[in-house]
Amino acid sequence: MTPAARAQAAIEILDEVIASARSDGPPADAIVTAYFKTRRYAGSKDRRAVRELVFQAVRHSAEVPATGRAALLPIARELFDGSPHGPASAASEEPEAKPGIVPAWLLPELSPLAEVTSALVERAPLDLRAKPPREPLLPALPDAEPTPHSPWGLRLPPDTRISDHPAYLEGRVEVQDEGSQLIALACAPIAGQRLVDLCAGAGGKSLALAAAAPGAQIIACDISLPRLRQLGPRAERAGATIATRLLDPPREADGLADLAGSADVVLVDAPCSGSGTWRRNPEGRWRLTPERLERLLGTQRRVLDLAAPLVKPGGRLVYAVCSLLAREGAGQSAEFLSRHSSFEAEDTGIAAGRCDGVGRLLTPAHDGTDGFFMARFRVRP
Ligand SMILES: C[S@@+](CC[C@H](N)C(=O)[O-])C[C@H]1O[C@@H](n2cnc3c(N)ncnc32)[C@H](O)[C@@H]1O
Repeated sequence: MTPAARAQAAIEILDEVIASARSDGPPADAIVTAYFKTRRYAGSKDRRAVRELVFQAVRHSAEVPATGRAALLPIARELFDGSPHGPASAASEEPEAKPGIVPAWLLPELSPLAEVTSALVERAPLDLRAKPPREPLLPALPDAEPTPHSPWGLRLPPDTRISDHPAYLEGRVEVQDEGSQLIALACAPIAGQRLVDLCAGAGGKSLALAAAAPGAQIIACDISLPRLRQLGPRAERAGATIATRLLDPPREADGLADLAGSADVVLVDAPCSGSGTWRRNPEGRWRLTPERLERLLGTQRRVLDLAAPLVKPGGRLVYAVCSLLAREGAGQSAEFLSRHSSFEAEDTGIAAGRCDGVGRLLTPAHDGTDGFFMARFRVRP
């Protein structure tokens, strides 16, 4: 494919990505893959180049662009030269997507600590969580550096392929952002404890808890069977034992009744806007709406209220969201404390990040991690 033909392909894909963001359809990655399934003439270099153009255009624009053409123009105007198989020439006054980092409606929602810089949407490195100790792995991963905050972390350049590396296949490393590792560390797990990972998803944090405290009893819960199902093979690869529990909304409390007052730690890694992970998913900015944010705030409230009765006297509840929005982090935590007077906030035990209300906020610009809010609550003695 010529450079102009690649630009035309990127425009067609971006048109689909825009429509999909508006209708809550498949993500950009899936659209790129599907596009090339029916275009066998495109070689691997073409596919990589087109994908790069698509994601560069998505990163460029905070708001949903009007068209794929408008999205691509500001980053590849030179390819709009009218050559065969390429986009039609662009007039100098043709409207193009405006550069932006945060959608305008979300700016007032950001925590005061969330810096609006390009760090929010730049390509993120590949962070790994190593089975401790991490140092013996360094010779096998020559591009890796130890991460500064997590004792388990190794950092590789963006887009490093790890899934066929022996260290990955042998279960010695898992892909996990350093911020996520710090959330598991904030749980301070100890062998012999009962740990409930209430929103376990595919079990990224459950696996970190199991690695940190091999003798702990870990119960990974979620309402999504497809996500929870991924945990089995991952746990096997890591040599970890983790019980899973599928909850059935709106009767999650029934499925948790036998755990009441028994958990040393309950981790609530709640569904959220994902505004802390825009570096990995820049298209997330096009998909969040005020209505969706309100729904997420309601779900966070609900899972926190499900978690509170599970904690035993003297036990802890750790609340986390991969978000930079004040209402999802510090605001949600303050509301939790006002509803549950038996809990008090305590230090998270994590040095990274900065104090934000009763918790801590990690940001890409300040900490080099995805954006995370975390808070730790203890049942009053
Ligand atoms: C941020 S994700 C969890 C990510 C996961 N902890 C990890 O480290 O990979 C939030 C999860 O909460 C789950 N969830 C949503 N509502 C829930 C509920 N009422 N009870 C339990 N889990 C819920 C979602 O299915 C989703 O998997």
